[in-house]
Amino acid sequence: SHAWDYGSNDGPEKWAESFPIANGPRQSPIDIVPTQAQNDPSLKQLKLKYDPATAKGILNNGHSFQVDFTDDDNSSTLAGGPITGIYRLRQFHFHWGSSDDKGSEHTIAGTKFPCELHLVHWNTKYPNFGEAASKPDGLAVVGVFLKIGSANPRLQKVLDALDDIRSKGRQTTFTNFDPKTLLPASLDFWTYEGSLTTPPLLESVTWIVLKDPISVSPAQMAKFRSLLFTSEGEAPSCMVDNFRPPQPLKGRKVRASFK
Ligand SMILES: CN[C@H]1CN(c2cccc(OC)c2)S(=O)(=O)c2sc(S(N)(=O)=O)cc21
Ligand SMILES: [Zn+2]
Repeated sequence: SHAWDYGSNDGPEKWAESFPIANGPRQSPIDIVPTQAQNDPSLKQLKLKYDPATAKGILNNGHSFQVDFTDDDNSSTLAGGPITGIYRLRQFHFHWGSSDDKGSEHTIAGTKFPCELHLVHWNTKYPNFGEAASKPDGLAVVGVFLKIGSANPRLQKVLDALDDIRSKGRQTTFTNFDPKTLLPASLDFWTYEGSLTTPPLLESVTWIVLKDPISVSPAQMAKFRSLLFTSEGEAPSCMVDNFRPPQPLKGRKVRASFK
């Protein structure tokens, strides 16, 4: 199978060998340059409706950790913004650095954040996630930057669960959680057509990157960095720097929902 990681051997610079789409026309992440984004008054307000009861479990997948949601009905959905129709929440996960000066995937005029949250949704015009994941309008991912500041109490329940999923393949139940509590007050966003930022790098993502960050404390960042890329019994490797660097824009337009 196509083993990939963030290291020097099978890292992002090597992904194109197994996933040639890595050099495709709509790859993610990108550097967002606010002065070059075009305000688009036709963009609707983002509509996020999440039911805490749909939270199912939390898993260390060896690249990040993700909180999975039941997506067999429209209990937790995303609509509005740049998308048409209804997209269902599938999972959320994070990308972070080994130090506070890097970690995010998207950057803002070259500025890196220590961490970035991704909420992954799939288009209900397709029968299931797997089908949607390969279609140009199949996925919509909401990206939220995390900025060093005071401890964020909304993150604590997620961070407290990490002790049970330290190594790759570990998972535990994770219920009654509303991901809306992880969003900033303003839902102002930038949007562009892109891809998954990890293999299989499918060019099926409408990206919706929120302008305002949420806070995270240095101690909370240390919790993220306590995870392992490796399975139990393997030589331990700290799960850090699990971010892909920005990719060429290749003529794409980034639109802003705000002035
Ligand atoms: C390992 N990470 C990915 C796993 N997934 C995936 C998607 C499609 C197909 C597939 O295998 C066939 C797996 S995923 O949809 O959960 C996402 S979203 C995402 S990001 N960083 O762009 O938001 C990366 C991944
Ligand atoms: Zn991601």
